[in-house]
Amino acid sequence: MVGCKFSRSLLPRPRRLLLLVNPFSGRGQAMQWCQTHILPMIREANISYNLIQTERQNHARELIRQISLPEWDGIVIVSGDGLLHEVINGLMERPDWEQAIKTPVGILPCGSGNALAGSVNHYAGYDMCLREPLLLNCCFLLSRGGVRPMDLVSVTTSPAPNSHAAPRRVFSFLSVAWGFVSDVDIESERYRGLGSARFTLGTLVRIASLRSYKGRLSYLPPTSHTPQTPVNHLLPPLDQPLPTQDWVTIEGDFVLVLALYQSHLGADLHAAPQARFDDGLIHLTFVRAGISRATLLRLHITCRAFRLQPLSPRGTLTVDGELVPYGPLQAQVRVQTFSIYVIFIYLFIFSHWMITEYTARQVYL
Ligand SMILES: Nc1ncnc2c1ncn2[C@@H]1O[C@H](COP(=O)(O)OP(=O)(O)OP(=O)(O)O)[C@@H](O)[C@H]1O
Repeated sequence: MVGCKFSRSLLPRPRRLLLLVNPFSGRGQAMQWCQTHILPMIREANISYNLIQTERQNHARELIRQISLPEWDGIVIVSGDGLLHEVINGLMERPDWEQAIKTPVGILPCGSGNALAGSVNHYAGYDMCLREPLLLNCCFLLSRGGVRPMDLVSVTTSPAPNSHAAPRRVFSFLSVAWGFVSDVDIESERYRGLGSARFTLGTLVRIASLRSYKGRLSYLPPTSHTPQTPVNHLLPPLDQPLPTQDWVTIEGDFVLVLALYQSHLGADLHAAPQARFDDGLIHLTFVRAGISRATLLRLHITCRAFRLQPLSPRGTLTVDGELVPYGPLQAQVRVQTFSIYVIFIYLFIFSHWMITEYTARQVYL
């Protein structure tokens, strides 16, 4: 009997996951898919979990700011990219953020865009897929395990209009968009019932009446010899001029500016094939409006930081697909190789734990 207790205490405890479910993400199927696909697979993998349904915007963010993180081996978002954006920012707003951001985080795609899930699916070697096949691949990866470090990008946005607040900083894992991409993202909200097809319809509508915006885009190419020093060292405050050395500035009419740090902008949109989770780069695509629509000029470059100054009075700007105040914005990648400023999240966990536990049980039996 004593021997039995002693042996059990040596066994690793089952993994504990906090599942955060947005019941309204995508076509509103997240809870249904939990019952039919996700929970059976998690139970089968002998993982214990607590499931919380988010009740409103920023619910997850507030929760993550307060919870005791050591109780959890990982936080899994059962939703789209917007809820992951909340969770990452909740982790970074904690006083213990340096430790907190090391908490493994996973995503089980139930949203409409599912960009990060698309990137994970791609780098796991699976063919591009959507909806339940994508969810099943991600469930399988979650159960099988493996974690990867990932860069975050620190974005400074303008304060809300008529507010005297200071510029706001948010952390981004996916994208900053201005013009065509953010217009489609926000305007297609009204077709949410269509799932990912909402972006196709939104794109067709926007192409039919293509807009361009005046603006100034400055970026710091990765080849510049910048010193590796602390946070946001590449950028002066938003209201101060950029250094002239090393920076490249373009001014004119833009159809779109898209900064992406994952390979996918949606599960079926392989927009930056060269991007890797921890390449320390922002993949910047911009399309300039030419004399006619036939002369649109698309450029793709990589950089470590950029500043965008919209000069047209109205427009939409998004960070990870979420609307932010329209106005000057700047961003810089925070690379996981910085020693004290190591910023990374882990995607998908536990294979070695499950193997260890299984082996230990077999030995015990
Ligand atoms: N219970 C809720 N009610 C309303 N909004 C919520 C709720 N829970 C989370 N949200 C907010 O809903 C927004 C969209 O969520 P999410 O990104 O997860 O789904 P999605 O937009 O369908 O997917 P994707 O981002 O992949 O297109 C997020 O800004 C999130 O903060």
